[in-house]
Amino acid sequence: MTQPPALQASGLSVMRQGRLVLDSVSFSVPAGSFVGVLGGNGAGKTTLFRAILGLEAASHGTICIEGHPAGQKGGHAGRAGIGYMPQLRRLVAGQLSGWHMVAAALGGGRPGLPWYGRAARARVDAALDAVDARGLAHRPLAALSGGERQRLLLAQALLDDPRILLLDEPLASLDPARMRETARRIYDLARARGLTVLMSTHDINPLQGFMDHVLYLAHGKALLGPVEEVMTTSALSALYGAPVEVIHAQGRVFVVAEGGGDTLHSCDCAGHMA
Ligand SMILES: Nc1ncnc2c1ncn2[C@@H]1O[C@H](COP(=O)(O)OP(=O)(O)OP(=O)(O)O)[C@@H](O)[C@H]1O
Repeated sequence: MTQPPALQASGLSVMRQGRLVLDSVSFSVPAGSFVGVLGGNGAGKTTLFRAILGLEAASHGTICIEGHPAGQKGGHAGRAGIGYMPQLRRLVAGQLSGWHMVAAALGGGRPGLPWYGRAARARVDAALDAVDARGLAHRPLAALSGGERQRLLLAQALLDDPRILLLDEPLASLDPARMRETARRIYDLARARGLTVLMSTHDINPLQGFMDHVLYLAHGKALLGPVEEVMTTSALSALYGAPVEVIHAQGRVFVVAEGGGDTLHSCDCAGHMA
């Protein structure tokens, strides 16, 4: 029996505050693949993840997760089997310990439980071990670096033994060496566990060699395919609906308006966007 796609969007449209962020987007993510999700600020990467999780309602179209329709807004059906790592900037860092922050996500998010049983504690410890973060367990979040907090968010995403990981900019605020190290850690974990990974990023370079596919979002549209097919002048010009140029220089990739105008999307290690 052939395995259904891990994720499948068909004619998916999502509005936010009256703006059509995703406009009849269709793509299919094969199970077990590692997908870099690219696009400029506001392109809809987070919105897509939230729609997959059932946190944003589709105005049209459907999302199927492992062959089953995803849940509706506010429901939990869409979350089964999915681990979500939100953007670091959404994390409120206080005196809560790393261990308790990870534990807060047990069973889909019930913060404030005063006591955890042995099985629950073992799950938290295993998730921390998976990202080599046991040493951070008893330190307050406020005393951790951005990269350390990101490891805890990744541990949280792994807590329920997901088959699909949605990682929203897990490389943000890391230095180039840490970006590559983190990308490799996630890749190794995914391969060892047979996970499907969608990782949004503004910098494609740390993912080079790990990605099976790129999912590029622009102007409400999406294009999914192998890196060498998507990151081309012709493919991205068609996606943007305007002439853009993909420039490869010293192993870095830039997407610029044709004629050397504004950088639309810079994928170099400096990670600057315009
Ligand atoms: N909480 C919100 N309420 C209403 N609109 C929002 C909200 N968050 C984002 N949007 C809008 O939805 C659009 C897509 O935003 P989204 O965060 O999905 O993009 P993104 O590709 O993840 O961007 P970035 O790379 O800057 O994180 C933007 O126009 C944004 O202003």
